[in-house]
Amino acid sequence: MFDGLKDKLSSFREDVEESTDAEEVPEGEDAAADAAAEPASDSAATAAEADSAADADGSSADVASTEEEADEETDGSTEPSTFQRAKAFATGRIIIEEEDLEEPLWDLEMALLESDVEMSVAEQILETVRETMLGESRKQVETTGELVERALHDALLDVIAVGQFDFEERVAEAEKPLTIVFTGVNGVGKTTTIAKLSEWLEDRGYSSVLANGDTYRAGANEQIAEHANRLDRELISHDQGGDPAAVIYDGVEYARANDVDVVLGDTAGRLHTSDDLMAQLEKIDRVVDPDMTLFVDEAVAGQDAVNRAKEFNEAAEIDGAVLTKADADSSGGAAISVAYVTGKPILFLGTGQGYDDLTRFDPEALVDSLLGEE
Ligand SMILES: Nc1nc2c(ncn2[C@@H]2O[C@H](COP(=O)(O)OP(=O)(O)OP(=O)(O)O)[C@@H](O)[C@H]2O)c(=O)[nH]1
Repeated sequence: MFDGLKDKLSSFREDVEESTDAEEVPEGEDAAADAAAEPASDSAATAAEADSAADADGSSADVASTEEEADEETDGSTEPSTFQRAKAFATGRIIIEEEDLEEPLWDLEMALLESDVEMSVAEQILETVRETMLGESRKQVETTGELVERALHDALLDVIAVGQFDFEERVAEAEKPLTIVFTGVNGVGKTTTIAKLSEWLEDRGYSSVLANGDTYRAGANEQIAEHANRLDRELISHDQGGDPAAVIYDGVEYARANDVDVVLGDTAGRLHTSDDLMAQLEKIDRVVDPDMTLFVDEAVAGQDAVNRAKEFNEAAEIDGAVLTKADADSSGGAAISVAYVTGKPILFLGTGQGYDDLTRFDPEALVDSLLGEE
């Protein structure tokens, strides 16, 4: 899952390490000498010498005072001071400057866009990485590798975790029955997702009833009935051409009468531009007032899925998204972009065709896996 993106992030880390390698100098006399030889002002070179001399004889008073001076020197500036650069040389640490990052960041931007990460999301990621790396380099506390890793981790998490909430807690706390309606375009895996979620809920002690609001497509009743039979769930359906809002309403009534915890309402696949079908969604909203509307799309659709999520959210406000077929997606662009672009969280990933192939979307775990921290 998302292997292509993982490789690209790894290349970025290597690029930054390479572009800063040239400045890395091991701790010791040579480093101090290099520092002194830096084309810097005399006072900065002297400060570096004083500092490394102080380190050698264990005296710390001078160091403290020269560091204070240096801090004063750099107040308000984003560039490392000459003193800091000299000190970094003397201690074997490194300073990352804007120009070190220019090329790797450009490559990272291209890699993100190639991976179908939405433009505004890619820009946000770059900005956080840039800010983290230039800001932190002034503190000189980490190796480049650690710094890049942390910058990428924070940048990715910032965009991926937008709007996250604990779905299981929401289900636990909701007044029952909880009604969830699923929407999205044709064939992306809505019905399969409903069946998987019914199983996911069952595994956690919640009963569910399926309601087929897809009264539009021939064969829709048969398809969902097959899942209901296999899972031994009740299915509420009307004839083709019936009113979807009425079917889901009946589902809610059934759940109330039979103490069922969750109503899972399917709807016909539609484009956000299909006026009559979008009007049906509005009617479902009016008649049933669902607790959640989840947008389902396929991770493999990349940028198209991101655009559709945005359009659906604008046309009929969604509460969250499910990305199916993540098992077949190497790019990861949709998984990274959907939450940032809609302001609504991705709640689940579909990871195969089996009923158990539904995974809670965990931003932190995803970032760890993208950065190979697992
Ligand atoms: N590999 C993989 N296949 C999936 C996943 N989710 C669904 N599918 C497959 O995608 C195909 C379409 O799924 P459906 O559930 O029929 O899609 P739908 O959105 O309900 O389709 P319509 O009712 O036509 O709008 C089926 O063959 C599913 O088995 C997934 O997470 N991974």
